[in-house]
Amino acid sequence: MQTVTVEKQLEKRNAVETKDLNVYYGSFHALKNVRLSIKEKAVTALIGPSGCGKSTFLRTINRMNDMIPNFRVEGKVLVKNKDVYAPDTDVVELRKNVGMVFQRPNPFPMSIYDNVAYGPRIHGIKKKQDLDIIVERSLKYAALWDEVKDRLHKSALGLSGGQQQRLVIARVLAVEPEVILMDEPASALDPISTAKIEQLILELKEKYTIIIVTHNMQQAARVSDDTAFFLNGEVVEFAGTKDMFTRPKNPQTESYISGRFG
Ligand SMILES: Nc1ncnc2c1ncn2[C@@H]1O[C@H](COP(=O)(O)OP(=O)(O)OP(=O)(O)O)[C@@H](O)[C@H]1O
Repeated sequence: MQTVTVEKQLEKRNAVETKDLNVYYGSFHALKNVRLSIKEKAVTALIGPSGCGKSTFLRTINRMNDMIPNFRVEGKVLVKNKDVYAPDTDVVELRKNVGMVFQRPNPFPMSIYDNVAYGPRIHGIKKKQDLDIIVERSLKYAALWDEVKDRLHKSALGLSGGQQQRLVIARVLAVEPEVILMDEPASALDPISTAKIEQLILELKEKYTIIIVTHNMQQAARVSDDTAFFLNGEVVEFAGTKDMFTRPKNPQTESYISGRFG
């Protein structure tokens, strides 16, 4: 009995859950009955051929699709058991809690310091001393501090692509999210910058829940604990990454991960 209790405590809880999630763009049915339980403080990879709904799924979690005309959601999306689409959900608070990193680094045209301080300032932190601490801590978490500590007040646009992507990650971390959504975060980067981002992802999962869309199967295998394979808007298979990559249950998963289609 004792062992069971301890095991239960060690079991990871779910950070994000979707229940019978259906998403439509007008009459187009983009996500079909998606039911996923995404573990906290773990990395979950979303894989699948182009157009299968991976980005739609990601953007549905922090309501990035709200502005798209004809976008419609049915079913439930829960982040830490809170219904993301409930009428009383504060979307600004949700996006603080669920940060997002895109394919192309998108630093703001301002200094490195101001990029990282941007979110905390919006959320009411004004004292320079407090902001200094947050900026340093976030840049250290994002493994960028040593490279930029002597040029904090220079433009972020002068950084390399890989540095810009780590800056964007620092900007997300500065508001202390619980979940970080990454939409092909390394696909525009060179191999060395990609390796740095992958290493960073492995370090960040100690504290954060990470959901990453990737077209790179080796990357999914290297960084993720669990993998969901999407096809035509459905989740065909969801399993531990090792299991899925060594013993896929579904023949379509097998064809995809072995490069036979997509
Ligand atoms: N704003 C939109 N309006 C209408 N249809 C859309 C919109 N955004 C996406 N779609 C459609 O929804 C489907 C899923 O798109 P989504 O971008 O989620 O796929 P994906 O798996 O992320 O693709 P990729 O790997 O190419 O980024 C596609 O058929 C796409 O054309």
